[in-house]
Amino acid sequence: MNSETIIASLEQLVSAGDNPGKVLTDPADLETYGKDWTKIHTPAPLAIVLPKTTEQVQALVKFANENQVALVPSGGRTGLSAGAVAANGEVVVAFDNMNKIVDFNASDRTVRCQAGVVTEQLQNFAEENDLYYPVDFASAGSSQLGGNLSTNAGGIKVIRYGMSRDWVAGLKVVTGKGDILDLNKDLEKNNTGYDLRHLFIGAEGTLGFITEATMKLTRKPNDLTVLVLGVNDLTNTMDVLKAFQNKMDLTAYEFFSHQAMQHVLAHGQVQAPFETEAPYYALLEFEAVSDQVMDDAMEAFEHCMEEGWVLDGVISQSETQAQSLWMLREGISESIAPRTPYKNDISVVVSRVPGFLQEIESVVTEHYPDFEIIWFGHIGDGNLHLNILKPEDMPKEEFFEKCQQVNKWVFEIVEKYEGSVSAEHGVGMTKKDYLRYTRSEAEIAYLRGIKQVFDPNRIMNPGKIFD
Ligand SMILES: O=C(O)CC[C@@H](O)C(=O)O
Ligand SMILES: [Zn+2]
Repeated sequence: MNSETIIASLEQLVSAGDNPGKVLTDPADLETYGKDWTKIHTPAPLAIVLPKTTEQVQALVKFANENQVALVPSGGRTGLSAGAVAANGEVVVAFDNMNKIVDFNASDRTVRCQAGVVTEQLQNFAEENDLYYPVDFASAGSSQLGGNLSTNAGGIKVIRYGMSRDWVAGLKVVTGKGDILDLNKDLEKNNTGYDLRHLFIGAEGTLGFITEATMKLTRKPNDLTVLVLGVNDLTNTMDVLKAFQNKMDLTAYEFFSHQAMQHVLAHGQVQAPFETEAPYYALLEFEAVSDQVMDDAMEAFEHCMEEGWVLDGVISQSETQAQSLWMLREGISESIAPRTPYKNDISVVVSRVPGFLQEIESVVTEHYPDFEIIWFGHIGDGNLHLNILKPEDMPKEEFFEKCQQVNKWVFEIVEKYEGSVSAEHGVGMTKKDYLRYTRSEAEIAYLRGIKQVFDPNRIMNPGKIFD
């Protein structure tokens, strides 16, 4: 089938019924919808389809199977591993027009959403109903639920609330074979064999499309208070974490280097937290619901100062101040984006973070002597974001090539510490060559077997996670 016939067929498929979808083929649309936030691949999709219903998605999948057309799912396109990039003439299926909240059950505290609902839309809906959707990250204003679930997005509150997976009560999916499945039917308890819902979460669209999800909500946190501390040494951030966790529950524990903060400050929207310059900063958040909690926090702070781990600190006195302290951490990724960063999103279990950090740090200092290195991340759950910035005068290709050479050393340390080569950003195309550092050969063979069951003709997001 040639390109024109495929496009004409797609148009026909989504125009049927009283809720027609759309097909886009304009070069500007192909460019926009064919990529995510990664800058490595050149987008080259054949067409973009914006369906309106699960049935239209099913019709697309059946057509793709019959005609060997590759489909790439696309949400808010904020991914950082090229999981939603269409660089080989694929048809992109974008969920921007399936963005409705379709049901809310106040007694079950669940909300049923189409895949294109934006994270912030769900957070606001919860808030309007006096509830809380706790999965949060800097791209919440554009990322879509379908994409969050397909990458099992984490973010800044994992230490207290877990990952996206933990908030899914049920899923509606169209498998790569073209079947519509209603998975788990929103049940809290359902021990009836394999839980297929969890296979689709984190599958990066390689098994089929998530078209709807029922998400759980919880009670709103009270009196969230933010503390930013200047920390003496990278490994001291873990001593500080322990000191606070021995006394209280934290809703977040993040860290960033002075270098990282300088990039945010250069944007001019926020100020340094205090005058003392520290090599690293920790950001803690907790519910300051009583004087006792505040006293415990102050005691932990004093202990950290006495030990010499902490050099200075500031505590938020208002919600506005808490938000601007959060900006110091949440603004990092965006502020370094113009420097074409090479991204690492690595993790180990919390107890192994200090040794792991020391080894990674000495490797990157040795192998990237001329590159600017930016450390930050969700250190409270063992997840570090290590970004290497491209020198202005170095061509992109040469820079990525150099970073790939260093990966071997970085990922050997990840393997030694039994860590992950992608803690929360997914594998996509950028991390697939390194999958074996985290997953055994035997495990990868099972992954391939699962793919074969759900997508025997390999039309779903080919070339992502593995070839
Ligand atoms: O840009 C990055 O490397 C991390 C992005 C995101 O996961 C964050 O934690 O801000
Ligand atoms: Zn992150």
